[in-house]
Amino acid sequence: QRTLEADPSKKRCYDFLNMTSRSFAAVIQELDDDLRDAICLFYLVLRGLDTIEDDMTIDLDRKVELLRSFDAIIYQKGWVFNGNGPNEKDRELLVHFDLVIDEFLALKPGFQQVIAKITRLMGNGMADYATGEHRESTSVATIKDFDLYCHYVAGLVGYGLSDLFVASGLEDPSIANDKKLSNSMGLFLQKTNIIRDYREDLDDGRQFWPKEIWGNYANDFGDFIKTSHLEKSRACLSAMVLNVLEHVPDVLDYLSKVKNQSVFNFCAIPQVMAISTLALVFNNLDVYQRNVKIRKGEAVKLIRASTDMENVIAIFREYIQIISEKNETTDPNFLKISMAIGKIEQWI
Ligand SMILES: COc1cccc([C@H]2O[C@H](CC(=O)N[C@@H](CC(=O)O)C(=O)O)C(=O)N(CC(C)(C)C)c3ccc(Cl)cc32)c1OC
Repeated sequence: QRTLEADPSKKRCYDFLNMTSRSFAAVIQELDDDLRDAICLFYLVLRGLDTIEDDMTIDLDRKVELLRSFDAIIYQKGWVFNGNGPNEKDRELLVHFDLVIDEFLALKPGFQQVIAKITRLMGNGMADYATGEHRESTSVATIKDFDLYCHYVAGLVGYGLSDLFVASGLEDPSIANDKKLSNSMGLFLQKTNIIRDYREDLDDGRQFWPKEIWGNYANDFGDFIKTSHLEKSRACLSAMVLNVLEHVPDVLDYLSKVKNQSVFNFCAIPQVMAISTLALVFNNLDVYQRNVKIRKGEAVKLIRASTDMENVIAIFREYIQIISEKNETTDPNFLKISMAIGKIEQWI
């Protein structure tokens, strides 16, 4: 295990990790030895791929070529990319991507193969979406499209992490057996963020809410910001939260299988943040006006408490109770939400 001082390019990789996501980067750096570097590099490769997908200044053909070949690019020593990505930090990562590649190539082959496989699947999935393949419009139409898009950008990360946990020997192979559980770990996080980011995405001209859901409450996706639409906006938000709640039993099943303490913390913290965010956005029309986020104090409390399954179940029970109390009988989805809560309560 080369120390960071002895290996400047590895140290640079951790600098990039801390630059791109402070709070989560700290959790990655708590992981046990072998796994820490592999997940740091996996995170940076995914960040590189995401930066290319988000860069609206790359013409579509070039973008598709980059996305579909990224699994080969990560083996090309010296490769860098001078894009005009959405923000400075992500652009910086691609300008120095040769350092990420050098460290990727220093990983055990078993880790490299997992990262390359997920990169290939995700890059092709993103390219399919960018070119509008297998769907008529550029936005997300059906609930099936919504689940497929979230599978490509988030579910596959769950697949890859489960395989890395097994390759490190820190977790039992069974954690990677049930791909539906690994997929739900990603979909729960991604779908919660998509609800939270409604206004930010709308202002950026992006929409990820499936029309099969929001189309029942408005003719145009932007209608929900109008005060003339309050009841429809509230009902649509409930329908979206209902869709996300369906993943909670799988998330709890997955977490209950994790044995290594550092892996458990790494997996549990984002999920408890997400259930807290879901309770905050439910029946909260501020979502249509601004990005609502849980308070720093609450996040710190959640991070400290997410160290074992008993505590995580208690946290989920607390937020499911809040959602239940906020559930209104006048809401067209009142009964379906009550049933989804009932199913979760059987678990916790
Ligand atoms: C078994 O699966 C997981 C286990 C643990 C963590 C994550 C998941 O958690 C972060 C947590 C994170 O990155 N949180 C941000 C806050 C935020 O995005 O709101 C942060 O703390 O900065 C996250 O959000 N995503 C991004 C995707 C959801 C697209 C996968 C993510 C990106 C790369 C990696 Cl290697 C991991 C994750 C898992 O992925 C499913």
